[in-house]
Amino acid sequence: MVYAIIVAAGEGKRAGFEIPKQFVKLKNKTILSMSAEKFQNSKLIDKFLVVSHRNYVDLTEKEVKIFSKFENVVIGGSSRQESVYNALLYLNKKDNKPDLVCIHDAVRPFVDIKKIDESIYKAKEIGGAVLAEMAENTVSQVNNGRILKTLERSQIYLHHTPQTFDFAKLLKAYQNVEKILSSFTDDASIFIHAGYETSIVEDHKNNIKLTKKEDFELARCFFELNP
Ligand SMILES: Nc1ccn([C@@H]2O[C@H](COP(=O)(O)OP(=O)(O)OP(=O)(O)O)[C@@H](O)[C@H]2O)c(=O)n1
Ligand SMILES: C[C@](O)(CO)[C@H](O)COP(=O)(O)O
Repeated sequence: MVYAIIVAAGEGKRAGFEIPKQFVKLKNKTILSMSAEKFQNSKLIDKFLVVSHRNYVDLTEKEVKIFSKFENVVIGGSSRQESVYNALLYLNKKDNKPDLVCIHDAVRPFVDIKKIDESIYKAKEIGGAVLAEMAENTVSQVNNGRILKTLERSQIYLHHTPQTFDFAKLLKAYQNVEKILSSFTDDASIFIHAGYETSIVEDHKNNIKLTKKEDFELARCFFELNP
């Protein structure tokens, strides 16, 4: 059984809209419902959870309840990783626990369903799989605005989501670091910290994370091309 966890409990401070960015609409659809639709339409996903900020549970539910694979809303935590952990704890209470979990940022609505499926196949084989974009610019390590060194670009990948993992291993990896979850910036780094193997699945550049207001200009262009 494969569960998706769509994390949508953020407040969108950097984007600065009046509502959290996952509820902003591109034409007639919210970003959250665009993301949820991708998981609904992947044949490899059995069910999905949506993690919501406690102040937006009703709105979250309203956006996703039309999807037959939607199971429940889980209340989020104060960081992305705490939100994911709450969903893992919810799943761990079930009699029928998932084999794999596929974790996705609600604010990446342009994910390709074929890539979701590729990450599931890869995680079945290896244990963990992360969609990632190969670096195409030169990349440096910097301190106080000064470049310390230029990194070997061929070894650099930028992590996207979904990130798919063996459920039991990911839960253990999260439990190992439950007091310092907010010091990690994604699920793969927690899984790797626990010593588990994780593979890259090369992703398209357009699976952008809508982080700041200007990203929504790009999103409107992508949406015109591929509604
Ligand atoms: N406590 C949190 C924080 C973030 N997220 C989710 O994690 C994803 C990536 O987070 P980010 O882009 O940082 O979203 P926000 O936290 O909303 O943005 P900001 O940091 O600007 O407030 C988003 O889908 C967001 O809703 C979450 O579920 N719980
Ligand atoms: C999980 C993530 O999208 C992978 O790139 C990213 O680390 C989330 O970062 P944010 O600062 O919570 O948006």
